Amino acid sequence: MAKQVYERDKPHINIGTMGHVDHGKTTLTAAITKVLAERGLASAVPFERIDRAPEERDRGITINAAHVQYATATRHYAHVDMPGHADYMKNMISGAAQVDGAVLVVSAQDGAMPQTREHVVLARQVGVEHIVVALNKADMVEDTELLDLVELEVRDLLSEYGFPGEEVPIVRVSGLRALEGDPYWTARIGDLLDAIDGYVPVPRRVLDEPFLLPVESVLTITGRGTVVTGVVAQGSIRVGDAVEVVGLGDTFGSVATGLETFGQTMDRAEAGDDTAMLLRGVKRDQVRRGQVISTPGAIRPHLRFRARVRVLTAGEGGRSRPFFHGYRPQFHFRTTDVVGGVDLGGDGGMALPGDTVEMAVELGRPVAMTEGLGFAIREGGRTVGAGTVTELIG
Ligand SMILES: Nc1nc2c(ncn2[C@@H]2O[C@H](COP(=O)(O)OP(=O)(O)OP(=O)(O)O)[C@@H](O)[C@H]2O)c(=O)[nH]1
Ligand SMILES: [Mg+2]
Repeated sequence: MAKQVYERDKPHINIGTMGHVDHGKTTLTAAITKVLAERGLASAVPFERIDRAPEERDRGITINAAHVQYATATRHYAHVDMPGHADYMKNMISGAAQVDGAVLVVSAQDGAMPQTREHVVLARQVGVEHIVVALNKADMVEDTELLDLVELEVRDLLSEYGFPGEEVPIVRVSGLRALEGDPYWTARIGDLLDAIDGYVPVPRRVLDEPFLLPVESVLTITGRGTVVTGVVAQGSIRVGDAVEVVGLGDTFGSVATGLETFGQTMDRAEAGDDTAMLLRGVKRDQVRRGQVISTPGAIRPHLRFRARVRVLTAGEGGRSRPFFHGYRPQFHFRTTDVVGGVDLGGDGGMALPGDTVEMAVELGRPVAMTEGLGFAIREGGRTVGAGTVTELIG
C-alpha cells in the first residue's frame, strides 16, 4: 500500500505535556486526540497506545516520552507526552528540549507538587518560553474557591521562575471525563486547544544553517534498514542527501534514503519536523540516542569545553551544599547524558547554590556540540545546574 504524503498545509508546532506524576498527562493527551478525531483533525490514540511498554502498563506510569500528532483548524501539532515520575526525569528533559511550547498539567485536587516545580525549572532551562496550564481533574473539585486558589499558586510558581504567571492561560479540564465523552468536559478540551493555538507562537525556524537532527530513538524496519527519529533542530534535508553521524564514537557518513513524519512520507524535512530518517548501509548498533545526524562537516564531537553554569538552589530542586573542583555529575545535552569532570580553576574552586560560575568540563564520551549549546547538570536524581557551552577546547 502506498504511503500517504505529508501535506505541509498548516504551520507545524511541537508541544508536550509535562507535570507531576499521575496528574493526568497521558489521559489528557489521549483526550485531545479523541476530541480532534471527532472533528476529523486527528486519529484518536487510546491511552494504552501512549503508555504501551509492559512496565508502563503494569506500574500505571509513563516512562518513555511518546509522540502523537494532531491538527487544529489552524495548525499541525506533534505532541510529546512526557513522564512525570522523578526516576524518568532524563526522558522528560530530552522531551522538553524539543518542544516549542508546553502544556503543564496540574491536578486541581493536589495543586503544584515537586515535579511540577522541577518541570517548570527545567522548561525554563531548556528554553521553553510558552506554557499553557491544564488544571486537570477539575471534575473532582466542586469548590470553585479551591480551584481559584490552586490557580493562584500555579501563577506564582510560574512567575517565580521567570514565566509571565499573570498572563499564562489556565484552563480547567478533565481529561478523563472528556475521554469518556462527557459533552461539557469535551468542550473544555476545545478551550484548552484554543488557548494553545492562541498563546504558543509559531517559532522562527532556523532554516539557513546546516542540517542537524538529534537522535531520539533508533529502530529497525525489516527489509528496509535502520531508521533514526527526532525533531530537526536546524536546517533542512532532502531524500538522497549525504549526512554524517556524529558523537559518542567515531564520525561516519551515510545517505538519507527516506524521510517520514508520523508514517507520512516527505521529500524534504526541515527545522521543527518530527522526523523518521532511513539511513543507507547503517546497522542498528552503529547509531544511538544522543548522536546527531548532520550535513557532512557541519559539527564535530568534543570531549572538552568551557561553560557558564547557574548552580540551582535547594528550593529549585538543586543541592543545598556547594560542589568543588573534581565534581563528576551527569551532563544532559539534547537527547543524551554523559558523565563529566568539572574544573573550577584550581583546587580551591567552589560553586555555591545560586551562583553562576565558569567551568571547564571533560566528558567521558564525545558529544556533538557548538558554542551556545545548552545543557543541564544532574546528580543522584536531581538537577543541580543549567549551563551553556561558551568555548570548545578539544
Ligand atoms: N477524576 C479524574 N481522574 C483523572 C483525570 N485525568 C487522569 N485521571 C486519572 O489519574 C491517573 C493518572 O493518569 P495518567 O494520565 O496516567 O497520569 P500521568 O500524568 O500521565 O502520569 P505519569 O505519566 O506516570 O506521570 C489515572 O488513574 C487516570 O485515570 C481527570 O481529569 N479526572
Ligand atoms: Mg503519563
